[in-house]
Amino acid sequence: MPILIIYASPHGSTRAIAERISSRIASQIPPTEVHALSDIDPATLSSYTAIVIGSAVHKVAWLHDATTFVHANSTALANLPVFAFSVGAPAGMPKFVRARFERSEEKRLEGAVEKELKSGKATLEAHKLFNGKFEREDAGWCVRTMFACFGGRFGDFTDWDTVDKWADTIVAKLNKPVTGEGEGGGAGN
Ligand SMILES: Cc1cc2nc3c(=O)[nH]c(=O)nc-3n(C[C@H](O)[C@H](O)[C@H](O)COP(=O)(O)O)c2cc1C
Repeated sequence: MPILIIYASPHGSTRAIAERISSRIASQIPPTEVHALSDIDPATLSSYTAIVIGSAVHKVAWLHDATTFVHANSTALANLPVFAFSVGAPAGMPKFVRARFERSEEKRLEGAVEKELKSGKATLEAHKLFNGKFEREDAGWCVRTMFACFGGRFGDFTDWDTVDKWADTIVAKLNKPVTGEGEGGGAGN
């Protein structure tokens, strides 16, 4: 049975990371499927061996659709290993607050996902906050102004190495051997 990777991604960065995770896992323990969260029929969740769910971060929270999906399907998710990732842009914050902001944002996002899962007795295997793309034109006037006031930078902060490494920890957690070095390492984008 496949491993399911699903994402909520208004501007494409979370989708690209989901696709990379899917390719990386598939190169070691195929098969995987990657879909937009809105394309998934919750009735099919029992046909997967594990699920990896990712959401873009807006205002230090998952998108409403992603949070609702986890809450609504928390009972079905209790039967699967659940991995979650968030895609924000803490790397765009000024250096003096960056590390602290990233740590607290990651903790808050993880706690919020765990809370939704708990309602159906599901648990979280692991969560990771990644940096993605944050382009000026993707932010509304209010977010743009607030971010600029904090001294924030826009740009593409995606670190594919970190994404690959996290995908490898999923493979390890699913208790399958990781294939030899070099094999499958360039999977994905
Ligand atoms: C309205 C808005 C609010 C955002 N708020 C946050 C935030 O609170 N924390 C953060 O780390 N990134 C924040 N971001 C940056 C996005 O999470 C980042 O650009 C992410 O890569 C977007 O993913 P996507 O391309 O899949 O939509 C925000 C972006 C937008 C457009």
